[in-house]
Amino acid sequence: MACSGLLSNSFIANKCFRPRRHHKLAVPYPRSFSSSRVHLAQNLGISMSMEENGAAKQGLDVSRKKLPHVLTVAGSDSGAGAGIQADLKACAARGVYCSTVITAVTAQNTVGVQGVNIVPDEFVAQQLKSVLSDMEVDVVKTGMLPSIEIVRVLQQSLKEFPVRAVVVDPVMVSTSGDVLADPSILARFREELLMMADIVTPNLKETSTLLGGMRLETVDDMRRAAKLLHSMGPRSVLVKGGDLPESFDAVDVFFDGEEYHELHSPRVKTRNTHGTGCTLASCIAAELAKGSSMLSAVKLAKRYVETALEYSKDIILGNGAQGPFDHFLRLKHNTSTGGTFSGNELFLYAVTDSGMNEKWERPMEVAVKEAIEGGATIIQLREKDAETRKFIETAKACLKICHPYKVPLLINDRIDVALASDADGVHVGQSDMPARVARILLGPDKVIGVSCKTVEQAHQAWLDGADYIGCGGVYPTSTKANNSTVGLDGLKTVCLASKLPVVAIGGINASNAITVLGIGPPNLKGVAVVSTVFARSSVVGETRKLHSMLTEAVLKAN
Ligand SMILES: Nc1ncnc2c1ncn2[C@@H]1O[C@H](COP(=O)(O)OP(=O)(O)OP(=O)(O)O)[C@@H](O)[C@H]1O
Ligand SMILES: Cc1ncc(CO)c(N)n1
Ligand SMILES: [Mg+2]
Repeated sequence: MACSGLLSNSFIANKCFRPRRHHKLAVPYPRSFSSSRVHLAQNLGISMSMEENGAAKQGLDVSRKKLPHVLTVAGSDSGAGAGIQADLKACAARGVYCSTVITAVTAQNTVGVQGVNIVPDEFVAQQLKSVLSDMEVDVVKTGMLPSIEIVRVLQQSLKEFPVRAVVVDPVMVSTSGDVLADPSILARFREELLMMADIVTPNLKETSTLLGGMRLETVDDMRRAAKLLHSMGPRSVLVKGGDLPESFDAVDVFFDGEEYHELHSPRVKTRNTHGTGCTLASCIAAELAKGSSMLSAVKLAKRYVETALEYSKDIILGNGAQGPFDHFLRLKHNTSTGGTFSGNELFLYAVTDSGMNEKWERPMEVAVKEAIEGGATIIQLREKDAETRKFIETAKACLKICHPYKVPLLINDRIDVALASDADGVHVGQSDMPARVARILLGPDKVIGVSCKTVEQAHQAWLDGADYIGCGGVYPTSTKANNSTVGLDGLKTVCLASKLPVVAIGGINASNAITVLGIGPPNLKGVAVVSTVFARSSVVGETRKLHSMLTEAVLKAN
């Protein structure tokens, strides 16, 4: 059976892993046993974990969902870019549980490896037994295996406790050139470890070492090498081309004994590639643990590494040649509010209107820049009729303008556009996506605002995890048809009841803004305007006028 595509059903997926030559039992097992299955399981000779056995005996509900589980057997990197630390981060990012058997502790940073302390092999054996005997490991991934004894111990453990797949990253020499495995280990790798591997993932240097010094300079060389390595026993081979010259794409060659696949991705120009190999192998293991076929797992892992490198290409950590990258795809946007929205940002809230921009033949980016230069403290893109693709591009361009000024940019209504452009948040109305759902989709760090007219709506917004509410219309307005007004009294009532900061909206202009802000409640943080700043030719002039009036009024009041 051809195994391709992401298989969500673990039973089907298990069929992709034919029983290992040396495995005692590789029956595709159900992910959870119900108590009535205890007998069946025992008759089949499937050993249940101690935990399941214990729970079954006590009549507890043992039909809990099992987490996909990768065990990494690798070395610790004190700089946390590679090794065990990269494996933990990669698995966490991919939603898979990762346990760790530590084979060595390295003193390492972005400059290189300053020291290696090998864990005694008996203690590696003890760690392996602790995890494998108890915790239902799906896939074992190996990294730094610094001694022959440790390889032997691992082999024995896997015979005793078979797993569904073994991913071998044959770590030997770090990119900085430091030796991470005793050279004598090579023979053992060749004779034993490759035989156990469902996939082996050497980089160019490791490929050359495993093949007795073969020169690897082109993708064709990599294809030949993949075939030679395959003949040494692993089910599949991935020769990684991260270390090819800069003129090449980042090309990896996959070979499963039948077919070659050249996996290309653009080479990200960055120094932050320390730990790409460990991450790639862990991500492959994680996808296999979830039930993916081998080729799908490899493709997904490569795309994940590429995305993480792209996100982290500019970060600076350490003084050495090879920095670590961010597995959680966050560091690039270190100017975003990052969950620290205080409400003070609402002071002069500018909501865009493409009709008004068209009238003055003003690109959205220009309108946003002018509003910010005039003193706007937050921007909302409100594009009711824009095509999705155009909207995303506009949002990205506006974010580039907003972030140097530390002005957040929110998207009206369109959660998808906010996600695609990585905007700072969204503003939703009462008939848009519920804030509770938006929060789940956007995660904890994004800003969510909700339009509210009543005390009940304001309370619900707070319950739903919103960051602020917009209350109005305070006065009638031409930018929102059929919008009932709440007036100053309604605004005051909602402010007094709201646990969230409030921005007033609807018909606010230079002549009434002070009155609105003057109604008093401390959580009324500002005014939102559309026409007042965007309807005339000079956005910067109109915004500046309003900003100075508001500032003066606030200074007077204090
Ligand atoms: N600059 C880059 N841009 C895009 N992908 C890259 C880049 N460098 C490496 N990769 C990819 O990262 C993965 C790991 O390959 P690499 O050859 O760097 O492994 P490695 O040398 O074992 O890494 P390390 O030892 O630092 O953990 C491969 O899929 C490779 O194509
Ligand atoms: C501990 C450890 N494992 C693997 C690598 C390979 O990147 C490294 N540099 N350090
Ligand atoms: Mg490596």
